[in-house]
Amino acid sequence: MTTSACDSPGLLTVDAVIAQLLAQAIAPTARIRLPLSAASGRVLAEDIVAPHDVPAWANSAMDGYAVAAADLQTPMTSLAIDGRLAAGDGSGSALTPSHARRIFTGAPLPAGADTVVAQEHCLREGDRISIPITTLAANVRAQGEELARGSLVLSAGKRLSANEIALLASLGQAKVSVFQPLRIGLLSTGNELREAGSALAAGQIANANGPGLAALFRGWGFDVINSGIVPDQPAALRSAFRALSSQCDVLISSGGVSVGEEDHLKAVVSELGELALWRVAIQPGKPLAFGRVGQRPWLGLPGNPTSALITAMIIAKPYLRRLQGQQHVQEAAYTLSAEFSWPKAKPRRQYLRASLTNSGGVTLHAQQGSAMLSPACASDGLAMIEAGRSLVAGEPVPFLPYASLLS
Ligand SMILES: Nc1nc2c(c(=O)[nH]1)N[C@H]1C(S)=C(S)[C@@H](COP(=O)(O)OP(=O)(O)OC[C@H]3O[C@@H](n4cnc5c(N)ncnc54)[C@H](O)[C@@H]3O)O[C@H]1N2
Ligand code: MOO
Repeated sequence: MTTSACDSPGLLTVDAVIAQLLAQAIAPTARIRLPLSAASGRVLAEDIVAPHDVPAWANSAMDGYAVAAADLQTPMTSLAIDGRLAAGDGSGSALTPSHARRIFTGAPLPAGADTVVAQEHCLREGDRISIPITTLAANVRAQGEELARGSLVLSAGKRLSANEIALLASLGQAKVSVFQPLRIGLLSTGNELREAGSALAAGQIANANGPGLAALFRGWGFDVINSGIVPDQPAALRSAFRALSSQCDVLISSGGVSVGEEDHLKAVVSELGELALWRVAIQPGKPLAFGRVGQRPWLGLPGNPTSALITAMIIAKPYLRRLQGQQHVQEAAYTLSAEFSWPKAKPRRQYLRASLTNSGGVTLHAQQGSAMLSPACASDGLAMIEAGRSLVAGEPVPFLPYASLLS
């Protein structure tokens, strides 16, 4: 990548804005205890310590024969079988010296055995079994090999997915303490907006940001109180903001934050609380604003639908995660090879709709307009190009997949 002069006077960088938001995010305190069946997507509010070794006792990883490896000094040693152990059985008596015990996957290893030989490598003849030379401890899951009793398994602040739910269940934990879900109060501002399904008069359009942002926030595990559409009128905005701020933890609006006379939000927020920052060196999404209404934090996303969604994914998400008590807040980008060039450096950091190629690279969607929603649906994620940078094909480019941005 080559760097050229980057001037974006008055604009804060994306990283500075995220850092500023994270610095003043207040971690949650309200917790609830939920059964595992209701805990997916919630954020853990307690550290989880292994209540016992995992596995709790040595057991077989294969269907076969439990033996003492020292008995297998010559190829195809013949041993008498002294019994049978299936999963769910207790470990039973100790293995008779110089014998083998029939054993199944998950069954406890009997005392005296240290190795399991898979049945397909053995030759059964009545009550005897011929067993090849084998490696000591093969096919045995040793007690505590995964986790030692008392070790830290999951830390508070981890968002629970199927992986963590399965692990908690395996440790015998039926309920878990999680943070109360963050309540986001959502407003779509604009005189031109009507809800999808309504008849549209000349100049009116359907509200895309309300349903889109609500789906995004719910997908991240938050509760959404959707107040719908508010016209671009100071009195209507004031009363909608006041009403919603008493019901939610954070207010998020779309539209009305740019520079036109119809963009009243910044003035209304300044009057009801404080406008703390405005305008970010990001494309799309420059007019993003942040402040508070009373004591409630407020994020003002731009009205252009793709600007609203992308600023929510890039700037709002780490902040909301932190408000929810999540430990890991920043999205990791993959560095891939650009299969496009970006000859002209831009003054704002670019988040471009892009797709993965079969050769492991990234191409750009032909349409990048911030009012366009279809390019996002026909791409795999966002390629990021720094402000002031140009790029030639073959150079590395950071790529953020929708698979992680949306979850
Ligand atoms: N003179 C300037 N004009 C604009 C600038 C600028 O710097 N100087 N910035 C542009 C950029 S960048 C963006 S992004 C937009 C954002 O403006 P606002 O946040 O004030 O948004 P609106 O003006 O209310 O709407 C912009 C656009 O998006 C449509 N919209 C709004 N809400 C919705 C919704 N809920 N669903 C679907 N579409 C929505 C709206 O109809 C407008 O077309 O400002 C540029 N202008
Ligand atoms: O930032 Mo605007 O989002 O460039 O359209």
